[in-house]
Amino acid sequence: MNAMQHYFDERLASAELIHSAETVAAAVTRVAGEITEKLAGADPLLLCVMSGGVPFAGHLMTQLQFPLEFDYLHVTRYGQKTEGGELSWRALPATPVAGRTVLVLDDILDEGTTLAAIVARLQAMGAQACYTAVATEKLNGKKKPIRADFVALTVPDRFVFGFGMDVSGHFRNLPAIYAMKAD
Ligand SMILES: O=P(O)(O)OC[C@H]1O[C@H](OP(=O)(O)OP(=O)(O)O)[C@H](O)[C@@H]1O
Ligand SMILES: Nc1nc2[nH]cnc2c(=O)[nH]1
Repeated sequence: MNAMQHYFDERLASAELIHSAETVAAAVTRVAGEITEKLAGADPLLLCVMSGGVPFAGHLMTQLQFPLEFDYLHVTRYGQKTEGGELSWRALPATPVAGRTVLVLDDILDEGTTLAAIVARLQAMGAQACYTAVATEKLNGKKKPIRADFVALTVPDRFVFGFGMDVSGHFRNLPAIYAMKAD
């Protein structure tokens, strides 16, 4: 076993399972139903927030059986850290959003800074309606600048990872959601 595999296994072994892969998959399916009820017929533009939004967007969009378009945007404020900093915009959607119904897809709504800034930016770019869906919302008791329209699962006020969420760039590929025990 190489050093990276060892580090990965140790970290996972000492982590606490918050939501199993089955629970995550069922919650995504439930949210897909809610989104279908609201947005089927609106020909929405789905916007995946890179990089954490990828697993949620991928699993979700295959369960949306109505016309839609897909693109991405990239903004980050945590980098390799466990506490958020300044927002750094890396990419705006290449598909025009003016006049469109958009649905922003991200892995976690924590303090809400990122999602609020994204919605403000898309509205400034002329989006007609801007909906948000997150795989998780952190129950941190904080006053948040935004509420998501669709929330698959809640997570406790700890640093969580898996299903898009990283620890120093790793673990995004896990199908379940964990919290670090050292918290
Ligand atoms: O609600 P907030 O406190 O603003 O935090 C949520 C944001 O933090 C994470 O992004 P991150 O900056 O870690 O970038 P990443 O998606 O590349 O991991 C996550 O993907 C959300 O976009
Ligand atoms: N990986 C990860 N990214 C986050 N971004 C905001 N909160 C979190 C969190 O708890 N875990």
